[in-house]
Amino acid sequence: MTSTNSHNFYNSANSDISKHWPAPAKLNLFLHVTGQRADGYHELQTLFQFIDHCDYLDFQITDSPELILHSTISDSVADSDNLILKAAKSLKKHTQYNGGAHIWLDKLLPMGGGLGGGSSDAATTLVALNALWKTNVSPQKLAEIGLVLGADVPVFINGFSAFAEGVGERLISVEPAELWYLVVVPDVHVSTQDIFQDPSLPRDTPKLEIVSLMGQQWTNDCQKLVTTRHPQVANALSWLVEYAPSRMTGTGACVFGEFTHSQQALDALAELPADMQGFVAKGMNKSPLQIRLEQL
Ligand SMILES: C[C@](O)(CO)[C@H](O)COP(=O)(O)OP(=O)(O)OC[C@H]1O[C@@H](n2ccc(N)nc2=O)[C@H](O)[C@@H]1O
Ligand SMILES: Nc1ncnc2c1ncn2[C@@H]1O[C@H](COP(=O)(O)OP(=O)(O)OP(=O)(O)O)[C@@H](O)[C@H]1O
Repeated sequence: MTSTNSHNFYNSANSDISKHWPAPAKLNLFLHVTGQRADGYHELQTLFQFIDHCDYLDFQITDSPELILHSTISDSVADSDNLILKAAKSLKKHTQYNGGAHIWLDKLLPMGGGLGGGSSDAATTLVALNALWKTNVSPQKLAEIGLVLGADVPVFINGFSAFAEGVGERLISVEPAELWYLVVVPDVHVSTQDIFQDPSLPRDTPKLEIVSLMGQQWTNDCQKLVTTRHPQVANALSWLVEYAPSRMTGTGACVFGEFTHSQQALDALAELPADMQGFVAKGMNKSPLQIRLEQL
């Protein structure tokens, strides 16, 4: 899947309100682990930016109460675990809505890649069904409902690049440069839970003020551990740093290199070894989902 992102957000606008809702990926431009809460969850300081590489969801609302998912990932993710159905159920329960929906997922984002695809699918489901069902739940409440499903759901609902604290739910909008990224997708699934459970993960990065964080060199506290555990991630990073400043997103496996111009990123993509996969994407401080919502 070496791709130049042809199936992207810009060239696939759709005027039908129920169709083609984007669920974009995110990058963690930096990720610091600053502590651990009593419930085991880790306190983070992180900078989220969206990219124009997305899953897409279609919805058909129904008078009958069933929620039915048509998905290309049904073989690997059971319906009972799928965050899309969990999100739809949570919204239905919260609003006591009587009807249901058929939902189609076009899964383009790699899973377990640190791109937040599952959380983004959940966020898009909450936002889209709230609009289609006319249930009128506030974005703040949608983020609360979403946080139970995944730590990254609130930023996808918020829709703007953000500096985040807590487990990712305390958000301050920021506007980092909208660079071009070459994202390399190593052929390995990294479990977020396994990384956060590893005793050798550093958990004591000092908390800093946002101004210092935005001005310093950006790093990811999970990168050393993940590259040690997964040679595929180490290899991808060793290759990418020859072309651009590069690091890992989230708990991996994906790594990204930063480029000022799209052509530089595309030139590097053209050199990608045959055993690696990757795509070029643009940083977006307003998410494709937010743009879609504003077009309604
Ligand atoms: C690392 C990030 O990708 C940064 O954006 C996210 O915080 C991870 O978010 P996520 O994939 O939505 O993670 P969740 O599904 O909420 O959590 C998966 C597992 O990772 C651990 N976990 C997750 C987030 C966090 N701040 N501390 C944790 O310790 C928990 O054991 C949890 O059971
Ligand atoms: N709609 C969904 N899309 C992808 N994964 C899902 C979905 N629903 C549930 N999951 C489960 O969530 C796991 C993590 O998927 P995801 O792609 O969000 O990981 P990730 O990109 O590493 O996330 P993060 O960056 O938030 O850690 C998958 O392995 C899968 O079991």
